[in-house]
Amino acid sequence: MVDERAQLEVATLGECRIDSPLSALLRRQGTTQHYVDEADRVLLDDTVSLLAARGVPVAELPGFEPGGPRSKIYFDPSKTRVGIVTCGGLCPGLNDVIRALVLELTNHYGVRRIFGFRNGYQGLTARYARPVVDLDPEAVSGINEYGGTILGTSRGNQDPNEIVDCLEQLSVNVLFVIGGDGSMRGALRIAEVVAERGLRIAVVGVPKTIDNDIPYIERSFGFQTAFAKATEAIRAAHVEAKAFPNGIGLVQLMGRHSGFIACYAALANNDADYVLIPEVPFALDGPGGFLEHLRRRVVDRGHAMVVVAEGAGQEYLSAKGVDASGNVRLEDFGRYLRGRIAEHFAAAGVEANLKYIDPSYTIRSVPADPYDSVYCIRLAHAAVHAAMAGRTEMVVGRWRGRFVHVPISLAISSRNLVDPDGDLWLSVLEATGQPPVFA
Ligand SMILES: Nc1ncnc2c1ncn2[C@@H]1O[C@H](COP(=O)(O)OP(=O)(O)OP(=O)(O)O)[C@@H](O)[C@H]1O
Ligand SMILES: O=P(O)(O)OC[C@H]1O[C@](O)(CO)[C@@H](O)[C@@H]1O
Repeated sequence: MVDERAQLEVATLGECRIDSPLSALLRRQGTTQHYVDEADRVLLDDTVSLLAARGVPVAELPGFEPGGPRSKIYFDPSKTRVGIVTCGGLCPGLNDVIRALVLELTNHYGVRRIFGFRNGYQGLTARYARPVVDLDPEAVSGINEYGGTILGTSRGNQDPNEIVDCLEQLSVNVLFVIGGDGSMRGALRIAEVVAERGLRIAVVGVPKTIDNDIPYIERSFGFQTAFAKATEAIRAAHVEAKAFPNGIGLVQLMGRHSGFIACYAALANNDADYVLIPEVPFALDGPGGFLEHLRRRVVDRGHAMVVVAEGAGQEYLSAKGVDASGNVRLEDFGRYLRGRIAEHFAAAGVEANLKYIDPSYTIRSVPADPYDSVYCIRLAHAAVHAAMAGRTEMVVGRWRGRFVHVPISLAISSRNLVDPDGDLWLSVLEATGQPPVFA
């Protein structure tokens, strides 16, 4: 539980005095009930809910500010200039978010100037000549049908001072950053420079990652589409494994630090006999090790299906490099395991027909599925409402079934991991039948 109340307070640029243009729309629909009650909080855990039930005033309990439209807003839409940037790796739904931001800003708030910055934070720096595209409903028509991002993306660090220079020169009032944890760290640096310069620019994040590793958002957009796509690789590897004597299907899926894609894709097919993820250490060698267990299973049952997250078993790998953002680039465990399985079976004199599939980028470059599309649109709406109400240094999330405002510092303070003692991993153990520990 987060107990530091200050950590939960979302920064606001100033008092909201302007009537929201949404008021007219809601009045026409005969309701103003959709406005968010500012006193409401989305509580953080059950202990807190219990306290609330016992009469402790909700406003005094730690909880997130709810997302949604405010009756009064901070920015005058007719004078507001907005920028949108997508950063980091691709994720299904990026174009859905861009389109929904543009439509909400234009159709419901009446914002007339929206810039799309090209190629991630590069597009806000002078070195890359700041290529900017104008976005309006026509420009974003139909983009949600396609994977990728119409704005382009990039990795690699950029100077936040240069970025804020760019925002100032274009008189941008609101910057939407659609990206992962690195992008949100960048957004925080931008917001800090904005504050140091005494500027009134809202910086609002829409967190994205297929890895589902950002805390306080329940599930990140694109995750569902990505693991659904990954099931195709598992299905193919399983068919291959069953068709050959001592067939072994080995599928490596993305997930540098978190094994959610591997767990969900494996559960969806329900054909995996083993799932290896970064959060659960395992021994490869020795009588209780994975390789020995796999060989016995293949000999007993004729085939086996293994799903491995790329970040699993890093302790077995020696060569580690550093990518353009300064992150440690992990070696793919699947490729290593492929070699080790072949060696192990050969040494034991047992035939093995190993079929290795790494669907890699194919799972994240696809368009969002309808469920993710809906989620993207709703996240984008929440982000627009937050920004127009002057909220800053925050990301939109979904917590306990509600859209909430999460301070960026909190969203990057930890990583969502599969809990080895939790019910997701228990489901994986039940479905695969693999031992809880390879030791
Ligand atoms: N620690 C940091 N401080 C400031 N800016 C950062 C930091 N890390 C990354 N960035 C900025 O954010 C951009 C995207 O970061 P990164 O490449 O790590 O992807 P990401 O947003 O984490 O997405 P993914 O989940 O796909 O890795 C980088 O190009 C860089 O400009
Ligand atoms: O090859 P890239 O673009 O660095 O991206 C790879 C990484 O991006 C992710 O898809 C998302 O962070 C990881 O699962 C993966 O390791």
